[in-house]
Amino acid sequence: MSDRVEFAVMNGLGNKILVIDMRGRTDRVTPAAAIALAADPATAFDQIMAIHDPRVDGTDAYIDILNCDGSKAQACGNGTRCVVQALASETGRKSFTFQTVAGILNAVEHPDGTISVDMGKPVFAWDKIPLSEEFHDTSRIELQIGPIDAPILHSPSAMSMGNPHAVFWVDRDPMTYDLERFGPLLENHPIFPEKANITLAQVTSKTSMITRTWERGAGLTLACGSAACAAGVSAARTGRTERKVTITVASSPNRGTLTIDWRPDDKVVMTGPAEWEWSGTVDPVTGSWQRDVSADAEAATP
Ligand SMILES: N[C@@H](CCC[C@H](N)C(=O)O)C(=O)O
Repeated sequence: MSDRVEFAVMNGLGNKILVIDMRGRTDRVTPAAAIALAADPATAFDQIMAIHDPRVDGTDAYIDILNCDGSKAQACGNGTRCVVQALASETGRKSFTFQTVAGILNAVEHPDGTISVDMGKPVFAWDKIPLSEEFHDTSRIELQIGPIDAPILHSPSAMSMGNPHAVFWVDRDPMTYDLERFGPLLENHPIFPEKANITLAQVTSKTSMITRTWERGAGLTLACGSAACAAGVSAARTGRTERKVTITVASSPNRGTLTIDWRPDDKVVMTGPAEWEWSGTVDPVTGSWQRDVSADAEAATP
């Protein structure tokens, strides 16, 4: 088995994604390779999306997702859009079905280049999110940061979008909160036995909101697609918005947007862009990599 595979450096609204092509191989991208790639400024990433051969009929690929600390993630919305764009440009096809540890995802690339991913159904049961103690109503759980009588953040909505999320409702621009300080405390709070992605959401109308996320296993990122899904669903669930919302991702370049549609069939469809930056080859065991300059030249050719 060759020690090198192709990979692409991509992003979804600034969420840094490495798409690694593991098709035709039986091994996996190792946590050690992920940590080495994350430590190198040229390849620093938030998530790796490793494309493997399909494991079940009717799917195009199995996708393995790793955070930059080497841990596994069950879902990655921005990364899934990057995988769709990579496979669409390779094959000319527009629609794909993927298997992940969280289930089967359908995705389609639209004529304008944006990509919609069916992220599956939200899960609200406390033991499935999971939370470490029973909450009958997970749309508002007891959890706060700051002084007991004047908390800075409190009563988040908790849910799983395949991965665990807590959404704190804020009344100012999420960029004005010290998420770098609160994020690690909340991600690792004992109420979340598998940790959680922590999002601040400011609802700006019945169809819009602004979010910012501290990601489990990755820290402050420029965007998080599954968190946008969790914020959209939680806002509708608590009567703050309608079921289809435009989410401005506060820390993404130029404050990019995602559309989140919690459909009547309970599926959550996320639509937004993906962007290729450069390609190369990588050793999935060690993380040693090389840039493919011919791909740069090809991309620069009008
Ligand atoms: N950036 C992703 C979410 C990544 C997974 C997360 N850090 C986790 O461990 O659950 C997205 O766009 O959804």
